[in-house]
Amino acid sequence: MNIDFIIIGAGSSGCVLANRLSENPKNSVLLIEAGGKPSFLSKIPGWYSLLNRSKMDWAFSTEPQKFVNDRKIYIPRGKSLGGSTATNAMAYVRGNSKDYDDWQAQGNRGWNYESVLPYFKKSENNHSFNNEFHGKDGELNVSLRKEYNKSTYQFIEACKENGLKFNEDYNGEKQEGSSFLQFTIDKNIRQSTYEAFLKPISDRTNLTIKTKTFVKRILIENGKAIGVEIYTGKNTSEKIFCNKEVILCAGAIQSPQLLKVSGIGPKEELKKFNIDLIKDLPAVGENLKDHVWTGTSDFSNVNGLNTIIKKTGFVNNLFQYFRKKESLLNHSIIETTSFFKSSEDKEIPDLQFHFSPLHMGNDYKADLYNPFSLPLTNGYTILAILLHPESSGFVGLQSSDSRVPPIIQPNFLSEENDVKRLLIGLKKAMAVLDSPSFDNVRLSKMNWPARNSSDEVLIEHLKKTLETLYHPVGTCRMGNGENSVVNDQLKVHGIENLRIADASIMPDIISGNTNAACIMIGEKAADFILKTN
Ligand SMILES: Cc1cc2nc3c(=O)[nH]c(=O)nc-3n(C[C@H](O)[C@H](O)[C@H](O)COP(=O)(O)OP(=O)(O)OC[C@H]3O[C@@H](n4cnc5c(N)ncnc54)[C@H](O)[C@@H]3O)c2cc1C
Repeated sequence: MNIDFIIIGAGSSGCVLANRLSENPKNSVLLIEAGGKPSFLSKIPGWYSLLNRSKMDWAFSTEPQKFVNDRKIYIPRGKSLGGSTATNAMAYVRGNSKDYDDWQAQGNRGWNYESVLPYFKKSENNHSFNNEFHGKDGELNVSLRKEYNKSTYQFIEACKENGLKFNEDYNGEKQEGSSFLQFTIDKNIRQSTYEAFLKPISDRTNLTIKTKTFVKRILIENGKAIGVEIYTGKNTSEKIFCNKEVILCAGAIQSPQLLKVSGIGPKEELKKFNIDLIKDLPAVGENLKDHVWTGTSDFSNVNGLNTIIKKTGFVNNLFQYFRKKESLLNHSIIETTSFFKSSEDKEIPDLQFHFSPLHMGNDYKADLYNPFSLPLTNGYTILAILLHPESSGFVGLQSSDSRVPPIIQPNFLSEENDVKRLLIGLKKAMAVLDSPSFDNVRLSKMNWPARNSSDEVLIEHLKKTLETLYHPVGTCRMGNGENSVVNDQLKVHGIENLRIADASIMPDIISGNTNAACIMIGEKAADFILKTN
């Protein structure tokens, strides 16, 4: 095979890159993905919860979290063409314009909001908004729902009662306020990056897609990436070479792992695993940031997602889905979002809500990742999400074999300020649930936790319920200093022909869900590569 570019990982960024680089028939592109084709069921938006711990999920876990009652927190990551976009909750959120202005202010030229906006627009086909902030000609379909659960409208009203004004478009001029979510869903079908960017072009003769292929390491000779080694069996492997560049898109957990097993990373750690050092880059795997959430719920007198879990409800909704009729399976499990500040002195929102017509009961026994363990009574939940955690952690090696999951240590809530701000978010969520607007859909208060609880009790609730919002970023940080891994053209410091394009390059976590930003990163990376090759 004569290959110009090798892309490792077919997730948010990898699929975009495969599409853009193979647009020119003169470029020969190889896309390598450890997972297979996404299951047909992943196309059904409401199948979301059943994809966790399936064969489309790496199903990682953190180390025991010292500040979260020593719990190991589950870290789902997509494993198929489409990567995490084939298993995610489909919310289309770009973050705050200041996030990107801050990236540029840290020395990353060409990454301020004005510079990244055209790349967000390039990939987008927004069915609901047509203005200077949105694209119409891109491959990625984005839309609002036509109708919502009754309790969702009450949530929007209750937020208004608590100072969170309605904002039609949080991806537009301003982010703050409460909004109906925009989704990567089109005609009731999930728009993974496989569906949007890869499937339509998979017959290009200059694009080879290798699925179920695990990259063992990146091959580097005389400071230049020359190809990759892939596993062909338990103890066998094969080398594949390329003429131009290797682009690492394995996500914030596995990109740093692959760099390290390839000899690029902190000298001492590599020595411990007898990995030959190619480049001492202490920042590889550091700066792990993630959004975390806690929740609070009430019982409801309107049908919601808990009802669908009943066998008859599920079968009925599945039947309706295939008849292209209204079905709870047509939609994501979350419906709305709010962005707000924990205190007035904050420049931009540092807290977010998601609202869902689903509840987990009040005994801490339900397993969120097993829908069949959820109660069969109706209710709704507000998730309070911390957008800018001060806590930060790392991804480390357990082995020099890239098939062994890495150590994931996010140090959740290790910074006191994170607990304080999440507590503010939880209290605000409780105030919203208590608002008169909910009176006509609230069956009874769930007291999960009791509304008049002390801070001590609320913090204990927060620790018992804490989960990630599945947005790990930052482990191959973009920048210029010792604390960075790639430069602002996404080239790995000190290594030629090797770039990284995925969530790992974010210098800091953005103020919102991360898929749209990863797609934008894929678009920008493709532009850099096409301009220089
Ligand atoms: C359950 C869940 C819900 C989420 N909900 C939302 C949401 O609603 N909205 C939103 O904006 N974001 C959401 N996210 C986050 C968002 O999907 C991710 O931030 C984004 O998809 C990450 O893109 P990426 O390109 O960095 O990595 P990924 O999309 O994870 O892609 C990495 C790919 O690399 C492959 N790979 C890894 N190692 C190797 C190897 N050694 N060899 C070959 N291939 C390899 C993986 O299999 C994977 O396909 C969610 C994520 C999850 C997991």
